[in-house]
Amino acid sequence: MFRVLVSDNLSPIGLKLLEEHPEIELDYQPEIHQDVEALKAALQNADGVVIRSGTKLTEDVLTGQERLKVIARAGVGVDNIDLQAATRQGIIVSNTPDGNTLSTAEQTIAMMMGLCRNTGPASQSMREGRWDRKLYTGTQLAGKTIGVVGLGRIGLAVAKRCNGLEMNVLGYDPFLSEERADQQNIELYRDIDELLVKCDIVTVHTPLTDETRGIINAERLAKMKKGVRLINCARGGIIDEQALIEGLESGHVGGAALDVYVTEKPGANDKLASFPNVLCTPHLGASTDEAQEQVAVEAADIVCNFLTKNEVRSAVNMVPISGKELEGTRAYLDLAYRLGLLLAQTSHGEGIQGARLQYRGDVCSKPMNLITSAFTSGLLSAALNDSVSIVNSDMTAKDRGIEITQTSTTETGAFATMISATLITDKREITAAGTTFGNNFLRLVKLNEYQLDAYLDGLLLIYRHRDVPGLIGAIGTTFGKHKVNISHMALGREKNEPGGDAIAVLNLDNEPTEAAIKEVIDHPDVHGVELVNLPPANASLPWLGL
Ligand SMILES: NC(=O)c1ccc[n+]([C@@H]2O[C@H](COP(=O)([O-])OP(=O)(O)OC[C@H]3O[C@@H](n4cnc5c(N)ncnc54)[C@H](O)[C@@H]3O)[C@@H](O)[C@H]2O)c1
Ligand SMILES: O=C(O)CC[C@@H](O)C(=O)O
Repeated sequence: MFRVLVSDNLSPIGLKLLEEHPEIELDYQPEIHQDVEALKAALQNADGVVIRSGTKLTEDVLTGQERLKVIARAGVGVDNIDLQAATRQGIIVSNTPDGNTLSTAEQTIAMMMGLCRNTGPASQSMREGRWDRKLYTGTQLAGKTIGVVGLGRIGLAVAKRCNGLEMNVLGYDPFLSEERADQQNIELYRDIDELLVKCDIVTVHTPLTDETRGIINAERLAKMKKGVRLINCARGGIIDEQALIEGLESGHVGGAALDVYVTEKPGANDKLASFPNVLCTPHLGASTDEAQEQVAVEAADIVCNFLTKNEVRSAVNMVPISGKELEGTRAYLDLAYRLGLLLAQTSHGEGIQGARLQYRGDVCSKPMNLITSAFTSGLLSAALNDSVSIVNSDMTAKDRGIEITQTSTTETGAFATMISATLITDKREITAAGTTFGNNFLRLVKLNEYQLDAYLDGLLLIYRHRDVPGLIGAIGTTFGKHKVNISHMALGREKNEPGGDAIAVLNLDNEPTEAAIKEVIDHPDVHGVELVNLPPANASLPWLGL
């Protein structure tokens, strides 16, 4: 059974999916995020966690979470998760990017309309028994110019609705093409300052990043039209809150509609909320039944499918891979992982500087970056065991100054498909290449200069020897004497002629004793003896962290 913690409120439909899954045990504690120590303790017993924006998965919370394998964010923003810390721990982080797009776009439009027609204060005035029509005269939207900063899912949905309201829609997003903007009837600007000076209303829809934090700051506010109205239904801090307060106080800013804040807790935003021309909601963009149901179902599915089927969906810290794609890539991931393990074990603690991978033939149609991560995971797991996985192997290698590069060619050589990996240590380079036969059979076809055809599973004894008569028999006799069964043997010669240097790879059914190995080492025609331990054939992938 896999245990899944849900540490925020989640729609019942998502909880039901988790509850009814035969392989999942649900731990629903929607308030636990308020107590960091309790959250850390609950995570110690969880294989997966589903969160919304209330749970803060900081480095402190994530460090040392050995059991946790997947975080599903029921929503878009992952700024409440320390992604580096999660990746370092080998934890997959996925979000549900589409589920709340329309609800948040609608909230933006509702906020804009409410702000321009003073809906909040007018309603309050009637609650207080007043009838003041003059005080609450508003502004018509048709014909006004709105600037949309960030034209992703929500920004584009807002722009579309603003076009429907007969507004002039300007947009700024360095990652959107002119063509796409034209199709959406958005006048695209490549310079945010040029856009801002033209707007009656500005709405932001970017993630909060180092670049977007304070993108609307005091300097930019000062250049905007007097009376400009600002909307933030994205993330607190994209509009500098202090600058906004000063703009409201001076009267330069005509009003603001805010759903998100730098600090989201009771009382933290009293100052902003106190302005009569500021409309505030407590992070309600995604709070509709429809959006919450959709993100809850998606998040529950993500966790269940990852834990029970190894399917990676909507991952923000790993190449996503569906169950179907995974099936087609499984053999390559496995092969690359085993090559990494083999090279690590044959490098005998020499300083590893990096590795070069070359993909040839059919493998080039697969997600090669992921296959490289699998190789790196094998390479490092020889030293780091369970702490490294396909999720964190690239970052772990980088942290250690190990450079892994990859090249590819669709041209086939002797094999329809081949992965060749060269390990660079501070003393030498070691190359191992492998191929797949069918979907399941993995073969080592090259070790340094030797061509061979060896099985890549279980216990391997590798040695070099002089290619002389009687040697194979002698080694066989030695192992027979020590009760070690040889299940398969592959030989490779440097030059395809007798008398030269050769290599042997023996698959052993049981671990040889030190005495047996010593006898092999002591044979006068044998040198370079290594014992390599690989997973059994057709093992499932959890050892890859998938
Ligand atoms: N209020 C809520 O409840 C709520 C709900 C959902 C999403 N959100 C937030 O809304 C925001 C947008 O979500 P989305 O789903 O549209 O995300 P998205 O990833 O689809 O879109 C973000 C867009 O911002 C653009 N961008 C990034 N950096 C930029 C920069 N420096 N300048 C201009 N544009 C930049 C990107 O190119 C992208 O097009 C996110 O911050 C998300 O967390 C809030
Ligand atoms: O959890 C929520 O309701 C907020 C979600 C929203 O901020 C998001 O980024 O998806």
